[in-house]
Amino acid sequence: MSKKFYIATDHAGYAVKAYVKELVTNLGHKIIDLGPDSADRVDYPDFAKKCTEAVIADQGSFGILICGTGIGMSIAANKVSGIRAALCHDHYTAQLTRQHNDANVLCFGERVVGKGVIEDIVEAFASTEFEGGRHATRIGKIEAGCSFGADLG
Ligand SMILES: O=C(CO)[C@H](O)[C@H](O)[C@H](O)COP(=O)(O)O
Repeated sequence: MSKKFYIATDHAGYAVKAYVKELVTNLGHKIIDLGPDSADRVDYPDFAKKCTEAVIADQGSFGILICGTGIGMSIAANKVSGIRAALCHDHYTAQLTRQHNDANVLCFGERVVGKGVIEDIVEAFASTEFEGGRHATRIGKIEAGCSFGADLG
């Protein structure tokens, strides 16, 4: 099934963006580039916001966020209600975050993973479906607000 992806980076993820867009397109999916348009230094929260807002507004779509490590992007993206952003390092984490976490945003670091691993990550994320069941219960708890510690008095 063809899926829709929104992609954004900061300057530290810019160089690999064209490669990722090509990968997603070759897998038969649609990808929309939300910037930036150059490798000039930018702040990753601005582009995490752009991408996550697009994903929330477009039900069933996915996001791809790339910065130097993927960490800044994932922290920023997970501040947005309804976003489950996963920082992935390999095929296994990308596959499992779709199966178990129903992640709707994929994050990784251009300074951390090479093109071969990126191909693996993108393919696994794009082709894996959420398993539901016990995992849906857990996602429900996340969406309800985990409030860890709130019951401890
Ligand atoms: O947020 C990050 C660190 O987890 C990202 O890797 C950023 O891309 C990085 O901080 C950018 O660093 P720079 O020194 O401004 O290039």
